[in-house]
Amino acid sequence: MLRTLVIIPTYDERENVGSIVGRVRASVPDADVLVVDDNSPDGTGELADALAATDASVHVLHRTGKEGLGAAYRAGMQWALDAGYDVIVEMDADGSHQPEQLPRLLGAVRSPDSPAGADVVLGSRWVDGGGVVNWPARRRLISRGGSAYSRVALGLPVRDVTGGYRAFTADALERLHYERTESQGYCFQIDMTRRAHDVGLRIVEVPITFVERERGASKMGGGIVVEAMLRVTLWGLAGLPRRFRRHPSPVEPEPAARA
Ligand SMILES: Nc1nc2c(ncn2[C@@H]2O[C@H](COP(=O)(O)OP(=O)(O)O[C@H]3O[C@H](CO)[C@@H](O)[C@H](O)[C@@H]3O)[C@@H](O)[C@H]2O)c(=O)[nH]1
Repeated sequence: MLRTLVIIPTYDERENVGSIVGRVRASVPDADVLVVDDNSPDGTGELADALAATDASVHVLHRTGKEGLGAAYRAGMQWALDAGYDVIVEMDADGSHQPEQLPRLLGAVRSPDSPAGADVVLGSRWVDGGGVVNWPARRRLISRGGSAYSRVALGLPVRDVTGGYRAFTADALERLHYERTESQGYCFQIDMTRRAHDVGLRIVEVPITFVERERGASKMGGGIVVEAMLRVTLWGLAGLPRRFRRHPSPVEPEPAARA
């Protein structure tokens, strides 16, 4: 059986952490959970420790300070690979990613029983059957616009490039070099998607319903969106020569014919 770890980064999620960990454990009882807390001032880390003390499948990684979502995931992924997990899941703490949809996500992952499965499964809001609940127009615009821009600029055949509800095989994480990502929040997700595509991993989108948080506050600010725009533009420009090589013009003669 595959060993699965659900990584949940937290910063000031005191009101949410107990509920999300309980829902994950109920939805996928065989999976372990790793809470990666950045020394939240509201005591989320101590609450997570209390959960871990009563459930051996729950683990906590304490970091010294807030360094952003990307840094928290990089630390969590390293921990997961060191501990020998086969499948690693990314999930928000605030309930916007519904743990009850986890079995569907995990069902699409490559395994010995399902060798044709995916290396990377993206929970997708923007494919048929997916969606968002309680999102203001501004958030829809940022999300849809960010995905559309990234798709075109980076040549990605993916509808939801920026989502944060995902499953990777351990092999996929190693092959895409998650540790070389530098970016944070939203942009970290784009970076992971483009790396997975660039190294030829099999990516599948599974529809999810994203439910906006009811408790606590989002940490996404304008800076995260600007970072994403700038980095995607630079990656897009740097990747242009490779994209043209990958899709040679049909009128250009093959090297053999030219000789
Ligand atoms: N450890 C740690 N956790 C963090 C930090 N910043 C955010 N988190 C945690 O990361 C999760 C997502 O943070 P939010 O601030 O709620 O994210 P969001 O704006 O709703 O963004 C979500 O949707 C985006 C796409 O629309 C995604 O790109 C993003 O990854 C995330 O899933 C939450 O569990 C939050 O506590 C940090 O600096 N450190």
